[in-house]
Amino acid sequence: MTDQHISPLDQARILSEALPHMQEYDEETIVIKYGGHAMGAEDTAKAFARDIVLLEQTAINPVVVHGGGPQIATMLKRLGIQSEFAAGLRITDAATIEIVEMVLAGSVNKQIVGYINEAGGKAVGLSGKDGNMVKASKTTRTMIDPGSNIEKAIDLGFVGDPEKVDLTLLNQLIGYELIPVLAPLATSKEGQTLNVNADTFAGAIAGALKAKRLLLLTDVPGVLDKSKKLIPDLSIKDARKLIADGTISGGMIPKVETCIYALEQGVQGVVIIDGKMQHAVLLELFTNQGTGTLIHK
Ligand SMILES: Nc1ncnc2c1ncn2[C@@H]1O[C@H](COP(=O)(O)OP(=O)(O)O)[C@@H](O)[C@H]1O
Ligand SMILES: CC(=O)N[C@@H](CCC(=O)OP(=O)(O)O)C(=O)O
Repeated sequence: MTDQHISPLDQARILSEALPHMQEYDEETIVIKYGGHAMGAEDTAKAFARDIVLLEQTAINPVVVHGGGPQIATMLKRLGIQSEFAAGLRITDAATIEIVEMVLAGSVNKQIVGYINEAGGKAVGLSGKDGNMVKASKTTRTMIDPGSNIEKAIDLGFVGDPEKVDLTLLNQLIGYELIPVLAPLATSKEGQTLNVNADTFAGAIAGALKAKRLLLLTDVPGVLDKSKKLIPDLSIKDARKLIADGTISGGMIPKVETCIYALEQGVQGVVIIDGKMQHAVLLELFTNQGTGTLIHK
């Protein structure tokens, strides 16, 4: 429905109904992870940016963490660089990390910053490398080799797991009512640039900030069951079962693991929602209508 179809009185009612929600989040920090798949359409991306500015305007402190998996894939393909995933993570060699950084901290980051600023906000685009914000260690994963059935280590290259978050820079930005827009890159102890899964990065930031809420925006309505029906709420225990039995797979695994991590770090409300739906953020925060999957203890 567009504004033309809502009477001025209904518009006023809608605003009034948002008041208790605005009060609940007053001066609170909310981390919003904007997935690469959700950023597709320009009008939805601009609506997303407008929602972020509205949050800032209502005395909420939004922190945006973005992905960009599909955008990295497009650039790698254009350059003729092959890319593979293992355990849901991109195997990142020396040539790939250069492109990952160029796409995430460059084009994707600046596009989101541009849209937020166009909507009247003051966004600042950074990666986890800035201000030594996120230090990571090289990710180690093992996999069962289907041929031999033996567990073996996978070398993911320049891929990292966040180890330490320094909030100095973020707290400064938030204090000045600037909107941080973060690309999921980190630095290793040795000074290497590491590619971090954007969900994992968002969880680390939300946990360190003790954010009130973490919203993960993706391209599906939330966590789906075996018959592709939305699961509106999911306990940590049941989420683990769904990962173990394969109902939750691929890119949904780091998302759900991030939700579990964030809850354990004290983030109060963690949801996976459809970022392709216009104003998904406002619906989630300012109405009683939860749309995606709420993960809880
Ligand atoms: N149980 C599940 N419910 C919903 N999506 C799932 C599930 N298992 C796997 N997926 C996949 O996870 C994808 C979301 O992860 P990903 O592609 O990494 O998104 P993003 O770019 O938003 O991080 C969905 O598009 C879907 O293909
Ligand atoms: C290690 C790893 O896999 N990093 C991701 C970072 C981007 C990301 O996570 O983007 P989405 O949220 O859009 O999936 C990658 O290279 O694709």
